[in-house]
Amino acid sequence: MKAVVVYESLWGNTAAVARAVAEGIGEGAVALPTKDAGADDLAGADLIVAGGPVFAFHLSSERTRHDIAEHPEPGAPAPDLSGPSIRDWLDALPSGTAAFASFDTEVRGPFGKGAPTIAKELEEKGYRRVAKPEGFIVQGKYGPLKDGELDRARRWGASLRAAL
Ligand SMILES: Cc1cc2nc3c(=O)[nH]c(=O)nc-3n(C[C@H](O)[C@H](O)[C@H](O)COP(=O)(O)O)c2cc1C
Repeated sequence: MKAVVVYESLWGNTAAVARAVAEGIGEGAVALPTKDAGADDLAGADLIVAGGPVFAFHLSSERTRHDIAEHPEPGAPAPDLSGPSIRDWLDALPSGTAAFASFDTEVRGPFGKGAPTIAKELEEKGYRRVAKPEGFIVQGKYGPLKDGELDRARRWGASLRAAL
């Protein structure tokens, strides 16, 4: 079984969740940032899991990424903007029929503002949903993840394998 967990992550929280989800899925699963998840990397995948952070109540956008880069809060950690947003990655993704699941990271409810958008995009491209969109919680604007979230991400990953 081949599974690819693709993520956008400016400060590492979504990356950590993605790695934990891949661990939970187990053998055959890798976590890749958007810039490393090209068509060749996805070829033959049975399961695609896609995740990104919520900014301003939505998936990140060119505008929020631009604002974060150009108008950082005093003391804000430097963001990693080296790869495309998950939104741009989804736009470039060819149609397919693999199973998928989606997640986001965010500080507060209503949860899952980003993950449902990812799910909608993937469904429109023909992919098959195997789980409800999931949200993982960070404490504070830049993290860290709330205690227990990485364990929950591993369990969620294991449940995705079981759902295939
Ligand atoms: C400019 C900005 C806007 C944010 N807006 C929201 C928001 O609307 N809702 C929310 O729950 N979290 C919000 N957050 C928290 C982010 O979701 C959190 O930083 C994200 O999970 C970090 O993921 P990353 O480390 O993978 O980039 C915001 C953070 C920043 C810096």
